[in-house]
Amino acid sequence: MKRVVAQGTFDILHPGHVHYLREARSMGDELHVIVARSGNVTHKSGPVIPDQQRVEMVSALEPVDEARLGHPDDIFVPIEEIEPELIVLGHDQHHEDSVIEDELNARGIDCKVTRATKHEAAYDGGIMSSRQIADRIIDRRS
Ligand SMILES: Cc1cc2nc3c(=O)[nH]c(=O)nc-3n(C[C@H](O)[C@H](O)[C@H](O)COP(=O)(O)O)c2cc1C
Ligand SMILES: Nc1ncnc2c1ncn2[C@@H]1O[C@H](COP(=O)(O)OP(=O)(O)OP(=O)(O)O)[C@@H](O)[C@H]1O
Repeated sequence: MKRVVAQGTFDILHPGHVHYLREARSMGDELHVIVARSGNVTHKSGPVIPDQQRVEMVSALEPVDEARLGHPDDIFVPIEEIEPELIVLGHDQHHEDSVIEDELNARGIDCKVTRATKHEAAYDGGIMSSRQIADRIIDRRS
C-alpha cells in the first residue's frame, strides 16, 4: 500500500481541488489529506468555513481515503502518524520542496516530495480559487 499525502485549506471547494486530489491519489494507493487549521493559515485571508466542516467536505470527495485536521503547532506530526511514501504539494503552495525534504531527512522520515499540476477551467467562467469565489459572493451580494 503506497500512502500519499495532500494538504491545503480547502475553504470553498472547486474543481481545482478535485483535480489536485485526483492527481495525488493517482500517485499511490491510499490518499490521506491534511486540512490546515484556520489558525495556521497566515499567508492569506483565513477560511470562512470552520475547521471540522472543511474536513467533513474533503472526506466526502471521491479520491480521498482519509482526511484529518492538521496539527496546531508542528506540521510534521501528522506525517509521522500517516507514514506516507509521498507528499504531493499543490502547484502554488508556498512551502519549499527542499525545506520539507530537509526536515523529513532530519527527522528520519523516509518520504519523497513532489508537486501537482495546475488545473485550468474546462469551460468559460469556471472559478478555480476559493478566494475568487469569496470575492464574487461579496461583489454580487453588496
Ligand atoms: C507537508 C505538509 C504538512 C502540513 N501539515 C499541517 C498541519 O499539521 N496543520 C496545519 O494546520 N497545516 C498543515 N499544513 C498546511 C500548511 O501549513 C498551510 O497552512 C497550507 O499550505 C494551507 O495553505 P494553502 O491552502 O494555501 O496551501 C501542512 C502543509 C504541508 C505542505
Ligand atoms: N486550480 C487549481 N489547480 C490545481 N490545484 C489547485 C487549484 N486550486 C487549488 N489547488 C490546490 O488545492 C490545494 C488547496 O488549495 P487552497 O485551499 O489553497 O485553495 P485555493 O482555491 O488555491 O485558495 P485561495 O484561492 O484562497 O488561495 C492546494 O494544494 C492547491 O495548490
